[in-house]
Amino acid sequence: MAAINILETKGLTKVYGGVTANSDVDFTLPTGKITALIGPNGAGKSTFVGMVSGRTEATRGQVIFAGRDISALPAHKRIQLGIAYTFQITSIFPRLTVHENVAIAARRLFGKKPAILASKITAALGKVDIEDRADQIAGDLSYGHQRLLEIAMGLVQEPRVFILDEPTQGLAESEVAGFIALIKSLAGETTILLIEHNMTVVMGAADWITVLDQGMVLANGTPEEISENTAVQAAYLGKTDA
Ligand SMILES: Nc1ncnc2c1ncn2[C@@H]1O[C@H](COP(=O)(O)OP(=O)(O)OP(=O)(O)O)[C@@H](O)[C@H]1O
Repeated sequence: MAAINILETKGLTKVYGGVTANSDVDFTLPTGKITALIGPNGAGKSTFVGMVSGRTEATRGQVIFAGRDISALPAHKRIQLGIAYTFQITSIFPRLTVHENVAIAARRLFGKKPAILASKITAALGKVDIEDRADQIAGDLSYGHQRLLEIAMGLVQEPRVFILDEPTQGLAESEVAGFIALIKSLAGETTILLIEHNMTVVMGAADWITVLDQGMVLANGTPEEISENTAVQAAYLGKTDA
């Protein structure tokens, strides 16, 4: 039986000089679900995700993935284990085609076996509904389609945990509903950790929400519980990004 929580952190802490960005964060990521990590500007979301993915070295604390302590592993080893992420800013190769972009990501996992690669790439592009754009130059795609390509590049690696960092940032309002549907369609086949400022997306997509404030966990709950939580409302009061 799959573990209830694919990923956990215990006492995860990051101190930059005199600034404590994360303080003793105990966090659980339920397997197969969509969990949103929210919080006002400077709450410590990016630092937390950096420590989970291995890009940021923790001052102390543990990251447990599928029952294994991965705290000491570098980022590339964590990717190999199945933790994929997309960045706030698009990270595609703009001069290559859509297909070539996904192929680069797929080769990390499937080597150079052409038949397997081709079917995996087609499947990943199909999941984000841009398979008809496979031969287009990635830099010529609309911004929204570039974000979808990025997601395809993550999906083709068949991640067990997929971290989406601000996936709807910069999208037109009209594109957001489609994005929520896409994110929801991925749950079950992978586990999603969504870092997102857009509350429509958070409330529409998340099964579970963890709220960070001043580097600490302020609350955990369902979207309904979090939207009614007065401590959460107070944390967002006066903040520009709420
Ligand atoms: N490299 C760094 N050096 C020093 N301080 C840092 C560094 N990175 C982050 N911080 C500080 O740590 C705190 C948490 O920042 P972090 O970027 O993790 O928050 P965030 O919730 O992701 O914010 P945002 O929503 O604005 O992206 C902030 O006070 C920030 O100034």
